[in-house]
Amino acid sequence: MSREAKRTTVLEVGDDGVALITIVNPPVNALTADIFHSLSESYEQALGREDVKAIVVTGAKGIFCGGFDVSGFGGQKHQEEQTRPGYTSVDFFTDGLEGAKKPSVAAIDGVALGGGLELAMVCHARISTATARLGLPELQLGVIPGLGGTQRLPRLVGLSKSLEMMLTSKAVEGTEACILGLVDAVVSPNELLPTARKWALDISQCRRPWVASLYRTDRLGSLKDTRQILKFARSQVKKQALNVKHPLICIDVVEEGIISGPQAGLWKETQESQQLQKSYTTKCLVHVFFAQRGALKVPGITDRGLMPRPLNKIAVLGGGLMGSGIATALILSNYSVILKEVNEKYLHAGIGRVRANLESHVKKGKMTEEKLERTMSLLRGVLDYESFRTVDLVIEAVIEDVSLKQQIFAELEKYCSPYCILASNTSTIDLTIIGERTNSLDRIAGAHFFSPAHVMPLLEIVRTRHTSPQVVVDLLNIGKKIKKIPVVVGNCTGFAVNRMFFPYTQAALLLVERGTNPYRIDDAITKFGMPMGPFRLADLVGFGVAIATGMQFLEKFPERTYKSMLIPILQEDKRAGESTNEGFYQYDQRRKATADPDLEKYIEKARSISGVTVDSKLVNIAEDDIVEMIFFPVVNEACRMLAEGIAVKAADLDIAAVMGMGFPPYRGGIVFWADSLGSKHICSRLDEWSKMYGDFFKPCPYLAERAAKGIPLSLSSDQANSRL
Ligand SMILES: C[C@H](O)CC(=O)SCCNC(=O)CCNC(=O)[C@H](O)C(C)(C)COP(=O)(O)OP(=O)(O)OC[C@H]1O[C@@H](n2cnc3c(N)ncnc32)[C@H](O)[C@@H]1OP(=O)(O)O
Repeated sequence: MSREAKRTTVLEVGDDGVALITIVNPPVNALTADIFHSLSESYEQALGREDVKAIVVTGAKGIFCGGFDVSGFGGQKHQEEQTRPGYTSVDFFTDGLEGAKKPSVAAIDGVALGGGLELAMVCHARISTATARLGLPELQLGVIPGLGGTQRLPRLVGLSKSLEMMLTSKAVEGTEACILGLVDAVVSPNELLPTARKWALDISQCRRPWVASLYRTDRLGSLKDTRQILKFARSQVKKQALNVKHPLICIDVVEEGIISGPQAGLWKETQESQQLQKSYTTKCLVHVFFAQRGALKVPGITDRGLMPRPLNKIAVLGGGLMGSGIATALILSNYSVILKEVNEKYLHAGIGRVRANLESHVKKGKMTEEKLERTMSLLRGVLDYESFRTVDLVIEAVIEDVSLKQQIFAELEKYCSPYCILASNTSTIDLTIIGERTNSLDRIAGAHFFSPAHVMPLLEIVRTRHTSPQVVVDLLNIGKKIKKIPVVVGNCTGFAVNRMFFPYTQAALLLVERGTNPYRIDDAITKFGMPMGPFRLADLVGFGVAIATGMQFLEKFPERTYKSMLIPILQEDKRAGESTNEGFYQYDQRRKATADPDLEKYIEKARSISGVTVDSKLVNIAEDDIVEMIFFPVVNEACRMLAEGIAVKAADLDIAAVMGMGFPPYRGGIVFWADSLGSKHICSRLDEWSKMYGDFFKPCPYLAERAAKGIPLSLSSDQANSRL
């Protein structure tokens, strides 16, 4: 049966006089026009039947509701027929359901998100399981809650908490929701429906209060407190949410409801949310939402019907910064982990790092001391390979030394079972070279984490042409289980993320040598939406890493590497970035970065080594042009990766850019953004710069061909060919 055919609600009336309405729209029971239509019919029937005293609303298969079907947002695909503005929120939800003559209770398991929670808040009580997740994550999709969420949530949990939940898009679990007052009782999944039914009958017979959330005022503070909370929220949003307007609109709508009353708030919410659903920001964020899920679907791999094998025991080789972070991520998801080091001292330090990572969770209140100890008990330190005989997956995370890695993989082959996956966390080295001294190339893959590995969301899964599809399926599964966003990429120097980062840094160095102020570059790039500019980032990562990876790229892609000596010169003078308190910036004891007037002399030295002169156009370059000169070479590199098949879909590079580079999600990712500007524009600018500043900017054939034919960069080759 197709997904469309299953979109409905089911009404069952029990002998107890309770009508159970179940939303059925797998996989997450999202709300569509069909579902609203069917929900409305089910309600009408239940309200009209004399044998029905009360109503319970729930979702099929243990999931209450994942909210609005967002596939129509931002014009992603044909939007379903629109009803009159305010019909669903005011006429149906508020007047029809909340104002009905029979009470409703929501029985929540799985998730109640977005419109799902809004439906639950219209009910007169909510019962949930302890692990159900409830939230209004609309802002992460560029919209605001549009079915009364901005009005009811503050009235149920208070203004501060409601703003926190909406502005961070974070859900709360049933237990916390109960403490907050968002749900009325937490029960086991087996008790969920019986309790909800009883509760609904109790309300109908006045044994429990009949509460319409929209009109509650007891959780709203004084007007003075309200103004202060709203002022603080606005100031935070202005600092954090650059280039987007929906978080401030959300606060305005909440304020309208508190100042002018909930009906006025509902109307403002309706108007604003309908506008935002059509916005370009929403289109970008919805693209990222689906691209993230699409990254789990790899043609030729995940469509073969392979099932992931259970990987119970995992070994991590190397307890340094990366290895300890990876081990932390694994034990946090309940995997048994063996951490191997070469001697007691390093092992002790590695285990200490894992403990410190968990301790920071305790400090932030995300974990109890007791949970910390339980989690640590999943980690065992070893100094040899004896215990590797029973592991299902090894992740090597030692220093970037090819011959050391080759030796390790040869040893692993001797000790591990023939089914054990042998993965490397290398960030740049070719995996076939790492596995050269083994006969196990089919089970060798990259599992490239980003530092700090237990925090950063992206996991690059690197497959070589030898890696078996089963290994990729297993790694995708483990990535999902440890709550990472996995992207499968091909084997090449730097894989996807570092390959994009490289031209990014190089373009910045080229501009500086020709006269652009580095701090203006960082400023322009930060205003564009990156978490920091290329120079601040180089300081953070440290120049040792920048030089080592630079060498790899120079070796592999000499024709398009801009050879600046600026970073090595700084390093020579013991300015290696934040760790030495000096790099492109100066750092105080609190790690605050300030511009350094001394930097100019190093730039001049680098300029004279490169033999370039200051170009007045680049001294006075506009901010928009800085952004283009930094990011168009990145787009060019992304095009090369698509041409080479390193990424099978443009959307995978969008995810790699957003999750690995910090590219602003509200611009949709690197290729999505590039297509919004047009391949012709990008190609002609690169062409112009390559004539002035060299081959570093030269458009690659993939880009040049698509620009010449006016084809979007994101179109797959098959689609592009059929358009030719
Ligand atoms: C007016 C209202 O205020 C506006 C709204 O309600 S906006 C929507 C608010 N809701 C959300 O943001 C929730 C979005 N969904 C999620 O966070 C997660 O999907 C979830 C927590 C519900 C489930 O997570 P998980 O179990 O990992 O499954 P996940 O792979 O994400 O989703 C399963 C499938 O459902 C789809 N899906 C999930 N939520 C969807 C939604 N709201 N609309 C459309 N499709 C959705 C996914 O794309 C995926 O499709 P696929 O199988 O074809 O790839």
